[in-house]
Amino acid sequence: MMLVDILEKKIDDSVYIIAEIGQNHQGCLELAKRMILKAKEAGCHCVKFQKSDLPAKFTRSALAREYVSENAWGKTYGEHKEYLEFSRDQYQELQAYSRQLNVDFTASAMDELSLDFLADLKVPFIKIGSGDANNFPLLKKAAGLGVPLVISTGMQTIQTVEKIVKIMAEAGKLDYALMHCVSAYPTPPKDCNLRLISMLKNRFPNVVIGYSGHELGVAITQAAVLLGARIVERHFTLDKNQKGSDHRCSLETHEFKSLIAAIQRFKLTKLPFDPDAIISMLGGDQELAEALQYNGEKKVLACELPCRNKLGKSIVAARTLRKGLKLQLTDLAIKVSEPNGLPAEAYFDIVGKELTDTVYEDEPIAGNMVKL
Ligand SMILES: CC(=O)N[C@H](C=O)[C@@H](O)[C@H](O)[C@H](O)COP(=O)(O)O
Ligand SMILES: C=C(OP(=O)(O)O)C(=O)O
Repeated sequence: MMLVDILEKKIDDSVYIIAEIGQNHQGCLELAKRMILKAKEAGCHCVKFQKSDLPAKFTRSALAREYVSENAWGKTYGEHKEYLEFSRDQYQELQAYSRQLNVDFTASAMDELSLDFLADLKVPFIKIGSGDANNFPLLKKAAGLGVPLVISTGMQTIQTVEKIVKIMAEAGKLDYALMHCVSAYPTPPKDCNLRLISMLKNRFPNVVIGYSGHELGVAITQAAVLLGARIVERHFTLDKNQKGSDHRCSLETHEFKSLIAAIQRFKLTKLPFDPDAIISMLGGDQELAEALQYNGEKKVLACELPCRNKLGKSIVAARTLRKGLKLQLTDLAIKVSEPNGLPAEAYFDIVGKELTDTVYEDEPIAGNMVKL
C-alpha cells in the first residue's frame, strides 16, 4: 500500500503503518538493516529514521551541554546525537536495502538542511516531527517541495495546529496528514487524549488524521484506529531493554505483528466507533478508558514539558543583533537552544519589533528582549 493512496482517499479500509526506527538503531548500520527486515516481516508499510544536521538543528550551547543520562552515547548532547546520526552514504545504503525488501523508506526532517537532504533522496513522503510542528518557516518550505508530508502535533496548542493547516492551504498543499501525538515517553494512558483524533477529523474534514503514539502496549493504538486514525506510527525496537530514550515505549516485532493483525480484523469502513463501543470491542480495561476520556481542548500537557524543554524549538539570532534593531525575518533562525528562548511559533509575530538587548549569533532571543 502507498501513503498517497490514503492521502488521496483512494483507500478507505486500510491503515498505513510506519515503524519508527528513529534512533533505536544505536548508531549501528547493521542493526538498522536488521530492524528494516524485521519491520517488513511484521507487515509494516514503512520504516522511518530521524535526520538532523546538528548545527542546523541545535545551537552551539545546546550541543555543548552535558548529557548526564543512562541513555547518553556521549558526554555532551552534541556527541550523543552525533553518535546516532547516519551519513548520506549510510542513508543511501538503508534506502537501497529497503527498496530491495519493498518497504517504504523515509525520515523526519529536523531542520531545513535535512529537509533538502530528504527531498534529494526522493523519499515517498517527509515526516515533520512534533518538535518542528511550530517551526512555520520549515513547514512553508516543506509545503513547497512537492513531496507528501506527515506532520505530528505533539507539544502544540490547537492554535498552532490551525496555523499548520493555514500554511498548507496557502501553499495549495493537499497531500499531507496531521498526526495526533503526545510527546511523553512513555505517555501515561490518561494523557493520551485520543478523543483529539475525532476533534481533528471534525475540525479539518479534508485532512487525513493519523496517530503517532508513545504509550506502552498496543491497545491504545488500536483504539486510535477505531476512532479514525488512518496512519499509525509507533517506535520499533528489537529489544525494549536496550539503552536509549525510546526503547521502552517502542513495540517489538511480535507486538507490531499483533497490532497489524488486529487492525486487519477491524471493519474500517464502519468507522468511527464511539468510545464506549471501542472499550467493549477491545475488551477494554481502566487504561483504555482513561485514554478515551475527554481531556479538553488540545494544549501543551504537563507530561510534555520535559520533551518540549529538551527538544522544542526556540527563536535564535541568525547573526549578532544589536540592541535597538527592528527585527527582520533574516535576523532569525529556529533551533533547539540552551536555554530556551521565545517559542518558535512566535517567529512571524516578532518581525518589526525592537530588540531591547544585544543578542549574539546562535543565542536564544528571550521574551524580555523584544519590545512587544
Ligand atoms: C520530539 C522528538 O524529536 N521525538 C523523537 C520521536 O519520537 C524521539 O525519538 C527523540 O528523538 C528521542 O526521544 C530523543 O532522545 P535523546 O534525547 O536521548 O536523544
Ligand atoms: C519526533 C518525531 O515524531 P513524533 O512527533 O510523531 O513523535 C519524529 O518523527 O521524528
